[in-house]
Amino acid sequence: MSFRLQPASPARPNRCQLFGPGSRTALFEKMAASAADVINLDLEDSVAPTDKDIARANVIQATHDVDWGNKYLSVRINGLDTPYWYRDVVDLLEQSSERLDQIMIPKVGCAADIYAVDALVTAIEAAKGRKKKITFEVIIESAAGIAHAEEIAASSPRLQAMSLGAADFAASMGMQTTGIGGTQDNYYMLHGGVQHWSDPWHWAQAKIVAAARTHGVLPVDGPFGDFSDDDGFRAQARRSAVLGMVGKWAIHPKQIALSNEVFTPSDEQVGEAREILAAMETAKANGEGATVYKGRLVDIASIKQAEVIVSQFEMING
Ligand SMILES: CC(=O)SCCNC(=O)CCNC(=O)[C@H](O)C(C)(C)COP(=O)(O)OP(=O)(O)OC[C@H]1O[C@@H](n2cnc3c(N)ncnc32)[C@H](O)[C@@H]1OP(=O)(O)O
Ligand SMILES: O=CC(=O)O
Ligand SMILES: [Mg+2]
Repeated sequence: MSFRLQPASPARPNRCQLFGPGSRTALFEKMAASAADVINLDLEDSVAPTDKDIARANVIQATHDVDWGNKYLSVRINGLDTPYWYRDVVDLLEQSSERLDQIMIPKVGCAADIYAVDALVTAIEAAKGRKKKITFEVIIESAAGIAHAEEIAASSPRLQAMSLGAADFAASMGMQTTGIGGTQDNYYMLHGGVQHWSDPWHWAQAKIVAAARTHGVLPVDGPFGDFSDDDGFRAQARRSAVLGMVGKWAIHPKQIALSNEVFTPSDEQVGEAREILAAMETAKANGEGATVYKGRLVDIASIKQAEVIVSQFEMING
């Protein structure tokens, strides 16, 4: 371990981020009543250009009117390559209630993008005397974004989460697919004449996890477009959880329970983690750094692995 210790990520549940267009106000109460940990009201790609102003006004109103309970409330602003983003930030910061927790910045390409939004947010917070400091989350969904993931993760103390946006990412990378996440038919190897499908999102996810964890930011898996495919969602989410991601987006309410299920450690996982901790306590008492648990090696690193699972479980269950 470097003498610079890895910072802890924010200790709040982020198993499922439920999205809904800011132009569909009829969804807001349903979103608030859902089991998602995070709500993402969208001003960006699910809102038509003609609806940008009304969506922004709807979302601001909803920070005042809707009871969001204990959900983390985030609004996705428009990208810095559009004429909408500055108005999104100014109006949100000047007019939203203190219930607003976070701004999501899409299509981030470099740390300077975050610097620009941070400067604007900081000035408005001071001018308006806002009590709660707004946090940021970003979407890595371009070639530049993935290339600069680490500097982006380090860009601002406001930054709490970093998601992979599979749709825009695929487009920016020139990937030959219209799928949003999931297995891609043509991404396979042949062995003995048999096709073995691989995961084209894996390397980007791993890069995001490393960048995010280095700087104490929550790594999150983004959308899975085919909301009729529960098993496909589960498979993608399980891989993300094993890689170190803490949650996944839901672009339809069907996906909320799936995401919560995958990103909540199971009783079996927690039970095993606690047994490993107990086995290591016994080992320590015997002056040993390593011991055998169910026929396999466990040592001091196993304590940290087990603690990840137990602390995830305890955070979720209070
Ligand atoms: C690539 C990206 O950028 S992804 C992020 C941006 N995209 C989004 O925000 C899209 C979010 N999702 C949606 O807009 C919608 O779910 C759609 C368009 C995919 C489907 O909408 P619908 O056709 O209304 O879905 P469907 O008829 O299956 O809805 C079933 C129920 O869930 C509700 N519902 C649908 N979407 C949502 C949602 N996002 N949040 C809460 N409730 C929802 C519907 O109102 C309906 O409720 P009801 O049973 O009380 O009538
Ligand atoms: O914004 C999300 C994406 O997949 O693109
Ligand atoms: Mg996108």
